[in-house]
Order: sequence, then structure tokens, then C-alpha cells
Amino acid sequence: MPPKQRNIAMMGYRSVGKSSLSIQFVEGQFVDSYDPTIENTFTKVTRINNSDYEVKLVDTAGQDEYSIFPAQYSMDFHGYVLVYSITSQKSFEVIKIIYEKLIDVMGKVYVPIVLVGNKTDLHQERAVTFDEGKKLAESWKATFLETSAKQNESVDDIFLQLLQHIEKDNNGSNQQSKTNCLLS
Ligand SMILES: Nc1nc2c(ncn2[C@@H]2O[C@H](COP(=O)(O)OP(=O)(O)OP(=O)(O)O)[C@@H](O)[C@H]2O)c(=O)[nH]1
Repeated sequence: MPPKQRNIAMMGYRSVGKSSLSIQFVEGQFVDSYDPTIENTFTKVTRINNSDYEVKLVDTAGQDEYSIFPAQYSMDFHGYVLVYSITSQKSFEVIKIIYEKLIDVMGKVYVPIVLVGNKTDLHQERAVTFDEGKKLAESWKATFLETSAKQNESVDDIFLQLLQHIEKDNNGSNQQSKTNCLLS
């Protein structure tokens, strides 16, 4: 069987670690320099529960509360990783706004999402509690994870959980409400 193609977008405020998480997942390394992203696409083939997936990961430019949701990310995506930094309350506020805009442009209530609180290695600078992140994800019916791209903590879990979410969504009752997402 050919691998199932899954398109995933990484979104969030600037400098929260979207690129670092993508590079850690795809290349297994952490780069300590900061280079703002315009847009990068990564591809990785991974195997879950005896199925092969070709993950196309789109690392988007950092957004703020004033950004217009980029229309190109509302179509042809199976799932979204919404990232904030646990060291930045601002990035937590911005992720809520990005979520509202995403739901708005998708025109439906359920979208497979993993909410990620990144940079757990910087625990002395923590500004957002685990419970705050967990509650927010619960209110979205999304999965919640705290990660460290630097220490490669729970990074693979983001994509494992999202791919499983997408699979459930494709097989489940949400299918009839799909208009914008690719199914295969
Ligand atoms: N300590 C620590 N630093 C991190 C972690 N993840 C990313 N960083 C650092 O945070 C800075 C920004 O990381 P990026 O991955 O470029 O962030 P981004 O969200 O892609 O940024 P934009 O391209 O502006 O949207 C870099 O200096 C990274 O090295 C982490 O888990 N721990």
C-alpha cells in the first residue's frame, strides 16, 4: 500500500519553536539559532499501527493577533499543530486568537488539532501553567502536550497523536461536515 499523504500545518506566534519542533521531528536535531521563517515545507515518512504515512509538514511564518489568517492554510490540510511557548503569556493569548480564526475560516467546529506548549526546559521562565494549557485544549476538544524541541521531549508524540486524531476523524462521524479537508 502506498503511504497515506497527510498535510499538517504548524502555527503560532513568533519564536515559539515551530521550526525547531519541525526540524527535531524530521531531522532529529536542534538548532540553537533564531531565523524567522517565511514558510518551509518538510516531508517525512513514518509508520504508525502498520500504516505508512507521508507527512507534509508546513512550517508557517509566525503570526500575531493582528495577522489575517492566511487563506492557503485553510485548504488541503488534514490537521494543525498550534504552538505557544510556556515562557510567553503573549504567545498563549495569540494561539487562542489563531484558533478562533482557524475555526472561522474552516467553517466547522471540529478540526484535528494538537495544542503544544513548547520550551519546557526553560522551567524557571515558565509563564503559562500546565493546567492553563490543558484547559484550553479541553475547551477545543484537542490533544494537549508540553514539549521541548531542545531536549527532544514529546516531539514525536505531537505527530503521532495528530495522525491518530486525523485517522479517527476520517473514520468517524465528523466526515459529513468536511468540506475543505482532503480525505484519502
Ligand atoms: N530553550 C529552548 N529554546 C527553544 C526551544 N524551541 C525553540 N527554541 C529557540 O527559540 C528560538 C525560536 O525558535 P524557532 O523554532 O525559530 O521559532 P518559530 O516559532 O519557528 O519562529 P518564527 O519563524 O518567527 O515563527 C530559537 O532561538 C530556538 O533555538 C525549546 O524547546 N527550548
